[in-house]
Amino acid sequence: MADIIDGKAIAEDVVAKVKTQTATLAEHGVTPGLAVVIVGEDPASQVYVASKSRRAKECGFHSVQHSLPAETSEDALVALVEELNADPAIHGILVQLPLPGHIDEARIIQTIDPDKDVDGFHFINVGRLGTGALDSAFVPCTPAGAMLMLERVRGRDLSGLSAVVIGRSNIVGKPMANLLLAANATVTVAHSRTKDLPALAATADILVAAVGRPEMVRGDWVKPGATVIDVGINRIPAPEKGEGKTRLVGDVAFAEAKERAGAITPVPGGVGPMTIAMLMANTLTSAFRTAGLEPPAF
Ligand SMILES: NC(=O)C1=CN([C@@H]2O[C@H](COP(=O)(O)OP(=O)(O)OC[C@H]3O[C@@H](n4cnc5c(N)ncnc54)[C@H](OP(=O)(O)O)[C@@H]3O)[C@@H](O)[C@H]2O)C=CC1
Ligand SMILES: Nc1nc(=O)c2c([nH]1)NC[C@@H]1CN(c3ccc(C(=O)N[C@@H](CCC(=O)O)C(=O)O)cc3)C=[N+]21
Repeated sequence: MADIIDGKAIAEDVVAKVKTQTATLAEHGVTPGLAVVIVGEDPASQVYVASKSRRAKECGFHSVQHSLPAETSEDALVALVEELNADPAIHGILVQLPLPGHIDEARIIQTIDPDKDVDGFHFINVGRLGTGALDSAFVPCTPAGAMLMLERVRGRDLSGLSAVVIGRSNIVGKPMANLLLAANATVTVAHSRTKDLPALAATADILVAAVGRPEMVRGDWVKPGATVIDVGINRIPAPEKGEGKTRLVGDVAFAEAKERAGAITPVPGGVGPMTIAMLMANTLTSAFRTAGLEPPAF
């Protein structure tokens, strides 16, 4: 039976460190500032954004939230981002994705000052990560959090281990693959065109699922003893809880996979809370850099 990697507990450790370091920064007269921008009324996005703002306040940050109507024009959103770029009280800018269809996401992301891009989605930060310039990059929060969870089980050096990442998005799959490679794992990236995925997955010492398909990864896809990182967040109907009720599941069939894995992350309480904790860590890092101070390692 697998060890369960407790994302909530590790996230609390990260946040505790952020709080301590925020106090250190205060001695230099600096308060980390995070701006979260949300366009439209998607209920799931509202929940995530609210918990980001709550965490930021808990860390002692200056926290501002801009909630804009779904009809907001692309130019108006660009103007807001430029205003936040110029605001010295703001060290981190997060524009919640996805954006409404009439707004070009790429244009918005490339408008964010790379030095305030705490999501790590700007070309500059993607390039830094891709070339191994990890000291200056902002690393996307979800894969960064997943790596900290992996570290608890496998350490920082993954030499000799094979990793399979299912999913190749710019937000999760690709940066995850780059981080695993930087940690010396031998990495394969799978996606919707991959042939015989179950057999490929079963070769992995480290299996990362970032697909968005509820419980797609079955128990017999898991190599005995493997470390399984489930990034998926899927809300599915739960009639057993009552009519119209839902529950969250990952991309991995947890009950089956935990019988074979050596260690596994749960959903909820796994990668999700780590994502928010790493957003705080990245914002703190940005404030340290702006102040000309060496940021702490996480
Ligand atoms: N825990 C957290 O903090 C976060 C969780 N998530 C969750 O992670 C999951 C992935 O998110 P994201 O990367 O944004 O999703 P995307 O939809 O952008 O990417 C999904 C990837 O999965 C691949 N895929 C789809 N179907 C299959 C299949 N049948 N077999 C193999 N690969 C497949 C796609 O392949 P192709 O490229 O060929 O289309 C694509 O590369 C979602 O559940 C999302 O909610 C996301 C962000 C943060
Ligand atoms: N610019 C941008 N950056 C993001 O990082 C970003 C984004 N857009 N858009 C959406 C995705 C998704 N995401 C999550 C964050 C926390 C949880 C989380 O805390 N989940 C809890 C459960 C929350 C619940 O109950 O719904 C858990 O897994 O335990 C989940 C998902 C960040 N994303």
